[in-house]
Amino acid sequence: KKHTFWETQPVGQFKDLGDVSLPEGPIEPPTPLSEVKQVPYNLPTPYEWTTCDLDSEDTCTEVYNLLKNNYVEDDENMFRFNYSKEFLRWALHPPGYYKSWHIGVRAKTNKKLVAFITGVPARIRVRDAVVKMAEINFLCVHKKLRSKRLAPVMIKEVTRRVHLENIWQAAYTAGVVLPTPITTCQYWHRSLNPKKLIDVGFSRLGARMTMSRTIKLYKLPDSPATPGFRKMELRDVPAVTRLLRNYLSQFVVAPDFDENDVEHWLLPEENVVDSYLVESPETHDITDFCSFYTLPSSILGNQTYSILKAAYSYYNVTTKTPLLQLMNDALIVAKQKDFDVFNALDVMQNESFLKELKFGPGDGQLHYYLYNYRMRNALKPSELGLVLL
Ligand SMILES: CCCCCCCCCCCCCC(=O)CSCCNC(=O)CCNC(=O)[C@H](O)C(C)(C)COP(=O)(O)OP(=O)(O)OC[C@H]1O[C@@H](n2cnc3c(N)ncnc32)[C@H](O)[C@@H]1OP(=O)(O)O
Ligand SMILES: CCOC(=O)c1cnc2ccc(OC)cc2c1SCCC#N
Repeated sequence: KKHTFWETQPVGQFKDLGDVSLPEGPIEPPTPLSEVKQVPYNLPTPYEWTTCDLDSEDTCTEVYNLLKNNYVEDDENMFRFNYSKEFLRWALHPPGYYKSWHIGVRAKTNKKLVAFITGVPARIRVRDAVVKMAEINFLCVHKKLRSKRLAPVMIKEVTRRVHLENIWQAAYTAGVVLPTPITTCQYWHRSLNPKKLIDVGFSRLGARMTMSRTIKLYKLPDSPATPGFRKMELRDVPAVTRLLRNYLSQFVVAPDFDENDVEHWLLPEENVVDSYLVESPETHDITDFCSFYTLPSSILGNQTYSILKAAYSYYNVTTKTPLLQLMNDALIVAKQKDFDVFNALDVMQNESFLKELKFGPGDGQLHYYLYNYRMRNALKPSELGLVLL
């Protein structure tokens, strides 16, 4: 595959694979800010740049609708992600965010939003180096404007705006293979509403299995098993930050969360993110933590259902409760909240519970990438401590 755009970028190149002489770390040095292009890249004539203020209800609705109708679909076009407006505001307004990194493209004639790409600042540790990065996400070109090389221009423009803030690295994921993944992860799915998943055609009745037998197979208790299992509250931020920083230190790549980050990313927000912890009934210590985010999908071409309610495993830490038991409690509360499916990647220590908790492997893969940062060799998913939205 000729990657004519990506071969021009400071990313690991396929031709370099196996060249162990290349050092790990930044590929290109920072440019003096005076040398960063001060003006936006040129778009094709009919289009213009716009900065999307998600605090504006109208603009947030435009972004929501563009993504709802044109964002990522699975290979069988059964689902399309349907990020909610409150989720987009959460994902794009972390501590220290830049409005200028929420980039849209409008048609000059009718001012319709036809493309979008975003960045948010993050501190990412790679081995023992904490690197300021941009997390790039929500790259979307309207279906009618595909294959016109708009994506490279969008990527160069967000790169330029990130450079203007003196940040030279980025992290991103994609379902497609590009130069060059730092790791490749597998999605796993745990049915919570097996009847719906079979009705939409995602799951099939097992051989010699009836529907009632299948429902029974995935049945969960009505309430969590762990004593002291409760929702996270603001007062828990310091303890959860300590727990999480300690836990994430074991991974090669992981976010460097401080208390401000934990308050934003992990405090429960209805229909966006749920987080629970175990407070020891004896000592009142916070010993364990689990979280998942809410990302519905439109169900394409089904008469009965239009929305799939999916929970996505986020960050989970155990120091006392077995991870198997904690994650089963997460499944229990997700079922209580009427999710249809609980999804997880095989990152961190997730592999240790997936099969036993009746997750099935998905057919999609998720590739992780760093921009302008070379990894000497690819990581195993279990060495990755980073979940992007
Ligand atoms: C220091 C700061 C640095 C910040 C920037 C860091 C880098 C951030 C990178 C972005 C991270 C985003 C992460 C993220 O958002 C999460 S991945 C989700 C991406 N979005 C979707 O899949 C939505 C549906 N698809 C579309 O909207 C279009 O197909 C898109 C816009 C994807 C491509 O539009 P198109 O009309 O189909 O295609 P052309 O315009 O003709 O362009 C073709 C070129 O684009 C390359 N391409 C295709 N898909 C890509 C993808 N997902 N990442 C990167 N590159 C991708 C492709 O390889 C080719 O280049 P090549 O010829 O070299 O192979
Ligand atoms: C029932 C299991 O599949 C999904 O939950 C799902 C839902 N919506 C999607 C939209 C776009 C899409 O494009 C790759 C995939 C899905 C998937 S499978 C991969 C995500 C996970 N887990």
